[in-house]
Amino acid sequence: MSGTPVSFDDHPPHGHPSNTGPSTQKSDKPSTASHAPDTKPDPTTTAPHTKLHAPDGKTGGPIEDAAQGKQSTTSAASASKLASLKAKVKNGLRQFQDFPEKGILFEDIMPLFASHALHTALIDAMELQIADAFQTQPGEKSEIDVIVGLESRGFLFGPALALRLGAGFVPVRKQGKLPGSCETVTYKKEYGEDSFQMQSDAFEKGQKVVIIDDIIATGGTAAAAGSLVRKIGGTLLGFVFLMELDFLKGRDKLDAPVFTLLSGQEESSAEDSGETLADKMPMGMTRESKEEAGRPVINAGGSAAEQKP
Ligand SMILES: O=P(O)(O)OC[C@H]1O[C@H](OP(=O)(O)OP(=O)(O)O)[C@H](O)[C@@H]1O
Ligand SMILES: Nc1ncnc2[nH]cnc12
Repeated sequence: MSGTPVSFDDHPPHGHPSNTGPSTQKSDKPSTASHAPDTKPDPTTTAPHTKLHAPDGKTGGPIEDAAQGKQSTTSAASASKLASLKAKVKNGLRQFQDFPEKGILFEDIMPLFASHALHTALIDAMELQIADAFQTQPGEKSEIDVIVGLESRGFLFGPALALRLGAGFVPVRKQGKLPGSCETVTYKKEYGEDSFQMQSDAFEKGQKVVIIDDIIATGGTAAAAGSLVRKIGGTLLGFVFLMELDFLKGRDKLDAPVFTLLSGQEESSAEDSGETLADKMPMGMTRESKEEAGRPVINAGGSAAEQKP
């Protein structure tokens, strides 16, 4: 298997002309399979905010505060910090064409862990994202009991996040790796098929669970993890991803709120030319390489919220 790296300089998400800014995004309800947003939500600002209204009528968090024109200095500061962390994280990603198979633009997150600064930025960003999504307080124990991380890349940041949140960490593993009684689900993903398992006693019934992973593509992997959590009796609060490949619409397969830090690989205006997905270039060609090759391309777009002019 091979892949051609796309250099940072060529990284398509930055300033890609077909990206849309956050002001074009609107969503005020959870974006789940059963409650799809009226318009495409801004995944970088996370569409669903399920707990905006505190029962005592007090302000329910940064988004609600902002909506009421009462954004506190603290929430404004954390929103701005989150935006700058996302930009940093996005700059740490790189892409490989045709890996692990032809037609796939592979998003490589490993550089985020090779650098202490990027690793810290990633965990800080995920913590702030979760704080915004689930109304937790950074640095304080949250109501989240368990972070469930998906093999393999979900293991890279799940435990660190669980420590920050005062939660436990439970792995979902590929079949045959966990001892004892397990629940099993088979699923399809962007490339290939797999089976996932979770230990039947991984957590207690009713415990509040957030599933985390690096990427949601077709959503098959995350949906399988969701059904495992439910089989074991967990209360699934939602899913958190580092990156969403929007055009694959994976979130439509999920039946709990979905939050993502970055989005990528949006389709280009090739739709306008009447081409089908199969007619297009393999996912992952940048607009620059498309121009070089004179062929159509799928835009590897980045975070809309962080689009540069
Ligand atoms: O939304 P989907 O189409 O299901 O794809 C997303 C999944 O694919 C990747 O994992 P992979 O199975 O490649 O395993 P790895 O993390 O062990 O590399 C990624 O880490 C997600 O878990
Ligand atoms: N395009 C992609 N890049 C990295 N991981 C993935 N998992 C599924 N699709 C992926």
